[in-house]
Amino acid sequence: MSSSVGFDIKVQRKQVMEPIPYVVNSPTGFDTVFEEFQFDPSVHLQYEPPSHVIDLNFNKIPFSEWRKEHLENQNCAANLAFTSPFRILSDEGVKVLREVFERNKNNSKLCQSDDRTPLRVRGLGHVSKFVRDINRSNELQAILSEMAREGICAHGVPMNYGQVNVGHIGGDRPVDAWHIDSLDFVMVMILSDMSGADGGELQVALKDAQTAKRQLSTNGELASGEEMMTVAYPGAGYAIFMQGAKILHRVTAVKSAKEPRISMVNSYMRTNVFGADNTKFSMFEEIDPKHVAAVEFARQKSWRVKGMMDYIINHASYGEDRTDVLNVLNGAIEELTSTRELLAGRKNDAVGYFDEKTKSEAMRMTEPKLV
Ligand SMILES: O=C(O)CCC(=O)C(=O)O
Ligand SMILES: [Fe+2]
Repeated sequence: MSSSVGFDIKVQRKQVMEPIPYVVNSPTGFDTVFEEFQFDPSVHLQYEPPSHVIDLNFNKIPFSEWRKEHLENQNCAANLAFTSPFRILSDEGVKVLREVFERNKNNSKLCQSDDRTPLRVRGLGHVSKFVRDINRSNELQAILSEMAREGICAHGVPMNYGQVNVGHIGGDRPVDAWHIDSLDFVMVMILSDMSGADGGELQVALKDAQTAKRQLSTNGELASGEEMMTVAYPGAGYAIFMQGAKILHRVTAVKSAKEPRISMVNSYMRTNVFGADNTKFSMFEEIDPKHVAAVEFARQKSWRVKGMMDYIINHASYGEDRTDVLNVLNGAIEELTSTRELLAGRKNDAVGYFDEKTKSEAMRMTEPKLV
């Protein structure tokens, strides 16, 4: 059973929301820095559609067919697992995002290192307006919604905007261990030159996450081909888009490369508040400043519940049958109650990751060490 908060999925309710606004003030210590450049989709994006997608049944489908099916039937299953790599950033877009990373990589407030990931940079969306704008870009959201076959928008937790993962050369630890994400959708963009590199590859399990985890626990690895596939990025500026909460994935160690592997991960959620929200709190609370994580998670959930209340205000019809209204109220209460229990520290929703040293699932990331 999925642990996502949601309602009886038999009823296809829809309340599509405008993306949640960015916070009025960035959190203390994450002040926005001056940048002489500004995000411009016509300059910094260069979209070339993916050749195919893999759906949640692990069928490979040409993107043109995937798109056509949705155009012809808006209610077709929105069951994206992941896309093949597609070009998304222009050379200029890559250059500016690299520049943003270079300027902020020594900000110790942003750098995190733990047993799962040797080095990641979080909070760039607060300090960089450029990163914020590309995450919140309408053009990009429209492109990704077409891939998802449902409306998606920038995630409600701005700490997730533009997370950078750094894979140093020569390490024997994965850049990121086998895991599922703690939120629904991610677009992973490559910002470094990986041509001729050995390692630093994104690997994706071709089984549902539970089965893949069991296989990992039993065998310590997944067999290439049948159980797992490697996604090869043609170069910097390419990305893949995936439903990371549903698909087990990892990034292998960079054995050799021209430069360290640098990827940027943008996170997204559904615009329909009756769609599933797999955002978890406990991991973000563990890795991000506690006061920031709590407020951002509460905002995300409040935005969803606000949409549910809007649904009642706008769509409830007079009549004997109160079931629809009661179901919506119950769903909203469930989501708020769960949020309260998580924030009060009475509940933990960490999904963990697979520790390759111990060959078992690890629930805690260990306290982040500043690097
Ligand atoms: O850096 C990548 O290629 C993907 C990393 C990832 O899976 C994550 O940050 O959740
Ligand atoms: Fe991930």
